[in-house]
Amino acid sequence: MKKKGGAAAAITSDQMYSIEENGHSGIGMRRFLMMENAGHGISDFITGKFKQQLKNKKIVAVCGTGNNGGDGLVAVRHLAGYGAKTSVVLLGSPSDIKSEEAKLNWGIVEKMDSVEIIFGKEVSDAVRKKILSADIILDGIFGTGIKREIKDPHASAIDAINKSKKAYVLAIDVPSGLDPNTGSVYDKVVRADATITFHRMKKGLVTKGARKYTGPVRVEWIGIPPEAERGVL
Ligand SMILES: NC(=O)C1=CN([C@@H]2O[C@H](COP(=O)(O)OP(=O)(O)OC[C@H]3O[C@@H](n4cnc5c(N)ncnc54)[C@H](O)[C@@H]3O)[C@@H](O)[C@H]2O)[C@@H](O)CC1
Ligand SMILES: [K+]
Repeated sequence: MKKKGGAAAAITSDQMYSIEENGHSGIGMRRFLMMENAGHGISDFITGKFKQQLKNKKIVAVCGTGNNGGDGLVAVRHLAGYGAKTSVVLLGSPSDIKSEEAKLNWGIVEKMDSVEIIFGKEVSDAVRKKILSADIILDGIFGTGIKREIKDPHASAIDAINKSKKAYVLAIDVPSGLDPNTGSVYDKVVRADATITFHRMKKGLVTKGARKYTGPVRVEWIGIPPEAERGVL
């Protein structure tokens, strides 16, 4: 059952983290299961939108080292199964990847020769070219964990994504750089063709002016039991 997270049901990132913690620690709906469902939701949207043409599409997931990037790793794993040419650009080194669930998914993807992997602490010309030649870009740089101003390599990656003329850009959870609670822009933000946000709409995605960055926003239920919202919403 998909819950439509309309504006009224929009929540803050703190509320999301509490719901996530309740689900993970209280009910046993572990974060890596949430990440799997999130990534599958991204993949499902892309396959639904591109159907047969997916075969020769070049899909590039631009991933941060947090769980937003982790979602991108899951999505690429699913999409590799549809015959798309899939690549991951990790902004940082694998050892920077923070959470267990993101490390788990990195470990899987790096064993897949059907997924090209590029990583580094700066956006090289090769990475810029990879992003600019993509047909589909998954923005997994930052989600609700965005803080402070944005420096390199993240800043250059966002610039490259925004420079791409031909790619369809799908933002994972939140367009990278947009504040999930206020909808304000730190200093740069990914302009996405659409956004898939997880579990419930986030307040920042439905503020005035956010639409030019989010595109149409879809709420993807990722299997967190509604009971995890008790005491939070
Ligand atoms: N909350 C949940 O239930 C779930 C969260 N998931 C994903 O997890 C995301 C949140 O993940 P994280 O909390 O790891 O954070 P993010 O992945 O949003 O951010 C990545 C990391 O970037 C760093 N960062 C923040 N601002 C920065 C800046 N200006 N310059 C450089 N680095 C910066 C932070 O340390 C953060 O750990 C969500 O947006 C969503 O995509 C999903 O896995 C689904 C489940
Ligand atoms: K994102």
